[in-house]
Amino acid sequence: MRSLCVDLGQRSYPIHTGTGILADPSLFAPALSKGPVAVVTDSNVAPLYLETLQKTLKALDKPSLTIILPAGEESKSLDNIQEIAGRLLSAGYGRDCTLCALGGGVVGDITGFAAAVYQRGVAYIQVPTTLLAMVDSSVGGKTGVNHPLGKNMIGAFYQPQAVIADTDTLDSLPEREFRSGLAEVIKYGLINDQGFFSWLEDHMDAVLAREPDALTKVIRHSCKDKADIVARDELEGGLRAILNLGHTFGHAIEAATGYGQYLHGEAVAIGMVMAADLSRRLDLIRESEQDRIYALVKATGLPTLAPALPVADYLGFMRVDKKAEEGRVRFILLRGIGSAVITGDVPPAAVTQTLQAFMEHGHA
Ligand SMILES: NC(=O)c1ccc[n+]([C@@H]2O[C@H](COP(=O)([O-])OP(=O)(O)OC[C@H]3O[C@@H](n4cnc5c(N)ncnc54)[C@H](O)[C@@H]3O)[C@@H](O)[C@H]2O)c1
Ligand SMILES: O=C(O)C(=O)C[C@@H](O)[C@H](O)[C@H](O)COP(=O)(O)O
Ligand SMILES: [Zn+2]
Repeated sequence: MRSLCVDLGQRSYPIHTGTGILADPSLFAPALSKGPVAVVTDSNVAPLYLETLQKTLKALDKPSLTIILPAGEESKSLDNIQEIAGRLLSAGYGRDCTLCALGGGVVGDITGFAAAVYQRGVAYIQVPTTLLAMVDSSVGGKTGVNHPLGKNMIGAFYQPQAVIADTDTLDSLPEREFRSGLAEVIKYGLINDQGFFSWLEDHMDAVLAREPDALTKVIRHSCKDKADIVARDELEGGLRAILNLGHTFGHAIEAATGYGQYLHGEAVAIGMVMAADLSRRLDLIRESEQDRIYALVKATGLPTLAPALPVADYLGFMRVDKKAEEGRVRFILLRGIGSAVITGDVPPAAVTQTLQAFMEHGHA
């Protein structure tokens, strides 16, 4: 087991990663408030890992209420916040309760937001069970739900008490979900970690084979990269926005296709190769760098073609992106592998050219 800290002053918390740690009460104990616990999970994860977590909580004298949401992105809705609050109220849960998010990013995001707003804020713990949740969504306190008009449009920055990532849970993760998580891993290499990007180029076969050492390196390295950025800019005043590489296009793809057709990581993968294309069109990166980015995303088995939709649909969703300022969409672009830049100065014609290219043939 290894622990690292997300350094946020009074809101600091540990990220524990290791095998078998879901059954370790000593990791949960310091993160629990005085009152009862509610575990929020989904219909796929509950039959696999709920019993283990319940036993761990019972060992701490914390028998728990369980809230099981239908699996999938569609569950990240305001209706389910109402549902969770209703269940907590019916059970008489007060401000001293702790919510436990057992599952992927969907469960983590919605549970975190429920914790942020239930009785104006209760404690919560992230127990990620997907690669994507272990390397990204469980860390950093971005919580929220989707709206038909835009992804993650209702939410809050609200940090957990701890992240407890038992890597054994990845044994049951379907291949497509595993690869989806790797999109966010590649993102860290691209935005500020050239060495990690090169390591991924050299070790992608071992990662895809889920070799324990490679997997452990991927998870711990990604968590460290994310924790460092979050510690420097918790509320996304500036720097943190680089974690959004590929998301301006990616979120538009998810929303325009009704959430669920593309996994989040798949949409981000397409968005990242599009951001690389846009960066090359603006002479920020060389063609050889764009080729390397495309090759790594391809080697990971992630999609690289955007769904064929009217350009106006894409632009409509991109306009509501949360990074927009004074009505201008801001993009995260690359100045090289390992270096990201946030810019609101992108000529609309270049954006349209990238959109058209990736709907028609992808990377040239
Ligand atoms: N808050 C953030 O900073 C942040 C960062 C990245 C992504 N996200 C959000 O995270 C969500 C995507 O998360 P995700 O990719 O984990 O999706 P997910 O939560 O939908 O989980 C993927 C699928 O895998 C199943 N599953 C989970 N763990 C499993 C396991 N161990 N074994 C078998 N099946 C398992 C789930 O039931 C689901 O069907 C998106 O909504 C995205 O917007 C948030
Ligand atoms: O933690 C962050 O900051 C991120 O941007 C991480 C992203 O991978 C994640 O998808 C996040 O939910 C996107 O946030 P949003 O503010 O663009 O909705
Ligand atoms: Zn993301």
